[in-house]
Amino acid sequence: MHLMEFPREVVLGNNLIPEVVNVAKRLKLESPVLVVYGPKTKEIAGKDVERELKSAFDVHSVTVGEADIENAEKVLAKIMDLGVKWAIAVGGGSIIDVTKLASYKSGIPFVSFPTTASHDGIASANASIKGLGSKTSVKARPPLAVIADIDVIKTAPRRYLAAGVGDVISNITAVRDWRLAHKIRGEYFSEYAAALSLMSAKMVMRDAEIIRLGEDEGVRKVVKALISSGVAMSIAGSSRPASGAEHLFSHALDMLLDKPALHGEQTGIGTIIMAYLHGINWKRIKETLKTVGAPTTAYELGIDPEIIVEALTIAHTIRPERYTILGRDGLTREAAERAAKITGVI
Ligand SMILES: NC(=O)C1=CN([C@@H]2O[C@H](COP(=O)(O)OP(=O)(O)OC[C@H]3O[C@@H](n4cnc5c(N)ncnc54)[C@H](OP(=O)(O)O)[C@@H]3O)[C@@H](O)[C@H]2O)C=CC1
Ligand SMILES: O=C(CO)COP(=O)(O)O
Ligand SMILES: [Zn+2]
Repeated sequence: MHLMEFPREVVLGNNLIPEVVNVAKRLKLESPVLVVYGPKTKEIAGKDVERELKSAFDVHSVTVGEADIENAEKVLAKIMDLGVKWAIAVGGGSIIDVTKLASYKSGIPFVSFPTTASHDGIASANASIKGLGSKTSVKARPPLAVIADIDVIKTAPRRYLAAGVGDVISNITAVRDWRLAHKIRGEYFSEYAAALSLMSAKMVMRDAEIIRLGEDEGVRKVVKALISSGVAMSIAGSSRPASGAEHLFSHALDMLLDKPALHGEQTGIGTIIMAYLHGINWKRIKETLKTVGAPTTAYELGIDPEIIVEALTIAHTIRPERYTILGRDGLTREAAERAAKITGVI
């Protein structure tokens, strides 16, 4: 059986904090609700969402950090101890993933209230959670509703929007890798999920000049692409259409560094290199990233070129079951260095 689940409501617009109660009422959600945020997103929108909800619900809140098992357990404990009926995640990808996993484990619905357009986990059914060592993609359920407030998302520094483009553009190499795994290993492949995923990437490439302005229109375009990409993952039943070798490279950087760059910034650079390895037009990908102001070099990423090369050589070990252009054996040091140099990343 292949079960596909999607959000029931996606609300995109301006000044949506006052709309949260209406969405919850339409969905027949009951008290008490748990508001989950991070230390920064609490100030950015979390406290306002909490205040708004208090007019109609009993409200609890919890502050969490990175997307790891400990934080998911912390939220889960709150849900169970307080008899919480639904949760709302106000934050970036980490807060949304932690809430997604905890609400799935406790069997309650959750609402996604993104504060950035930096990742395509906004509407997806899977959560990327750090366990021992590297990140794993855990099956969960998609949000019951997504409330994407452009005014809140626009408070994020410009690099977050550019990172969103980096996360969506990676669908190009992710789908190539998926096709390869289908041909070589007989892995399940969904034409529909692949087509939707690629369409999201192509749209942001086409609209790069609008996105670079960072105005409402561009933010809306990125948010829609991120949501479509998340829906593609739900159709596929895994993150396959949006996560290939470029993501393995990003996960490798996360493992090697105490302070990595943004997820989408790293996957964007990974896409340039993996597109080169696939023999496709990596220059166009690089140009798009440059246009929107995303980093395209190790220097701009703030990461030592040595670490870039090391991440490229270990990327294939991160999720060995996910076959990609890196093959079973991965890149040699020389091949990694060559690919990074030819593409101008180092
Ligand atoms: N499940 C899925 O399908 C997917 C999951 N991901 C995951 O998402 C994560 C990346 O998400 P990303 O959003 O890039 O990073 P994070 O959620 O880790 O957020 C990075 C930082 O940005 C802060 N922040 C959030 N919103 C704003 C804002 N409006 N203004 C200023 N700062 C803000 C956060 O604050 P605070 O400290 O308060 O949280 C945090 O300090 C990764 O863990 C990645 O694996 C990515 C793609 C798909
Ligand atoms: O980041 C993702 C898609 O953009 C999720 O992918 P992962 O399965 O690699 O965590
Ligand atoms: Zn991603």
